[in-house]
Amino acid sequence: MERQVQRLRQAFRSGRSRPLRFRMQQLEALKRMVQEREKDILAAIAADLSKSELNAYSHEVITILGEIDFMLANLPELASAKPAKKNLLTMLDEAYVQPEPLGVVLIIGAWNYPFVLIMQPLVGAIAAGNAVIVKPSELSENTAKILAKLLPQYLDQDLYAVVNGGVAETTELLKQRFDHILYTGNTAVGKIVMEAAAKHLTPVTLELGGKSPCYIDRDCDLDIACRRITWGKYMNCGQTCIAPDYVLCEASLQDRIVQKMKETVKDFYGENIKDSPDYERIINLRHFKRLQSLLEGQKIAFGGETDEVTRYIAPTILTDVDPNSKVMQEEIFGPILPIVSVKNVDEAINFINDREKPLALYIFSHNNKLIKRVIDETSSGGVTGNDVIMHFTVNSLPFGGVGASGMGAYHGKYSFDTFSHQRPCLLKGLKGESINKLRYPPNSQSKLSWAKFFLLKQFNKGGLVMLMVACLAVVAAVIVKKYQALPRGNALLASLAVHRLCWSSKHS
Ligand SMILES: NC(=O)C1=CN([C@@H]2O[C@H](COP(=O)(O)OP(=O)(O)OC[C@H]3O[C@@H](n4cnc5c(N)ncnc54)[C@H](O)[C@@H]3O)[C@@H](O)[C@H]2O)C=CC1
Ligand SMILES: CCCCCCCCCC(=O)O
Repeated sequence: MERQVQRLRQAFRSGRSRPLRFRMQQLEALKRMVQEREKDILAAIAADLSKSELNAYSHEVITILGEIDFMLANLPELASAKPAKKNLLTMLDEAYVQPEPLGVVLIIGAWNYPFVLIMQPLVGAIAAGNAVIVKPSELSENTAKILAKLLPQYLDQDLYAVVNGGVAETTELLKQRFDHILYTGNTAVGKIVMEAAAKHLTPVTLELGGKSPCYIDRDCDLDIACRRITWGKYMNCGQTCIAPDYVLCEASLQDRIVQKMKETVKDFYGENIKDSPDYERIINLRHFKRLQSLLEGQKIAFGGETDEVTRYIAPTILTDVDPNSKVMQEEIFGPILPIVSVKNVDEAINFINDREKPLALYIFSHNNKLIKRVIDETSSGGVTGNDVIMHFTVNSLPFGGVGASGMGAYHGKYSFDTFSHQRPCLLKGLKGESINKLRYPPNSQSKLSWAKFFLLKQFNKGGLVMLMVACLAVVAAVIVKKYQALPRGNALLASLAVHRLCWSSKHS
């Protein structure tokens, strides 16, 4: 492992990954890989998650093609130096922010969207000019294998590598020094990753989970709300980090919500859900049993059927759920939707704020003011009003958690920024030493006043006119100096004194 990281570091140090043209070529190659090997990729995702290839395409492949296209179109602008505002002391200098790659980056993915969760950060890390090691989840082993096979065929092998394996391999990997780690997965492992990173002072982006609430207001089109929630909750069999975890609503809405979601489930998956190509299965027996245990003691208003052999759990709704019960204590990550009653929106807001900050928050209402109020009075990684999941698909929005649901963000420009250092650059000439005397020892009260003037004064339009007058005064002073042979530096200070006097008289 150590040698592999060293090999990548050496390749990074050679500077090969930095030129824009190289990064674009690698991104083009990644796009070719997705297009040319689409069948293999879809088959792997489908096998891992008992998913149809159509769904594998719309859940995972579209996102990646969109992300690559975004980067190809925007990379020149993203990677360019941005001029920075200057102060009086640096007026004649060059100041800009130059994004630079961090070095060797580690990306650790989770199993639930095994292709997207590796590829989307990879696009950002390549675009930013880094060397990258990706570590797909061992639980989605087919996708892990296909990534290990295909990525080296399309990408520069000295700069980009795939490491496969489970806890032992990841633990070993985490002992190495990286320049950034992006981890997607559960909170407990997030802490392990952060602890390992801290040993090297490596910054981390943690894409974690949590219980994402969904508030349904009384003033709402319940047909539409229930259709959208049903889609987002049962997609990928509920194994989506931003799936609505539970519903908060007034007690009087509960039965209507159950009825409407029941009808929608039938529309989406037919009479026999088990036969629907659009309904997935639970990833493994451990998660299947964990989910089964969440049903114990609950009032099942709809669904509840399970089949251990195929790891099938029906779309399920629980009503009158006690907020202290097990299903409300941990992220569900499966097709079980508890409904918890609240008296009104105030109680919903308190309910959300009494718990860890979620990854997503959903609010359904005709009343935009109410939606804005819930946003203003709560915190979450992201928000979608009157829909679920969809903020994930907008790559101009940063995607990430806050508090217990994670730190940092990616997607689109935010991926580029996550994997870049924003390097401040100030380029001065070697002239103008007379003004620099103000900051050289010995210090004095007068020098301090000058320093305050140069560094703290903000200029409005009028001030700028004054400044131009001051510049003219500088020119005049230089001419005077030439003819009167003043001691070096005094001409400039004299002219600035004129400027300062003008300024003071205008503002006193
Ligand atoms: N915020 C986001 O974008 C997303 C968050 N998630 C969250 O991820 C969770 C589900 O994923 P997991 O079951 O954790 O996926 P997982 O079991 O695939 O683990 C994630 C990664 O951590 C590694 N790992 C596991 N145990 C480890 C250990 N002890 N030391 C070092 N590495 C270890 C695995 O090898 C894997 O690559 C949910 O909480 C979900 O909400 C999932 C997808 C997206
Ligand atoms: C148009 C539907 C796209 C859905 C993609 C959802 C990915 C969610 C993130 C996750 O859990 O890893």
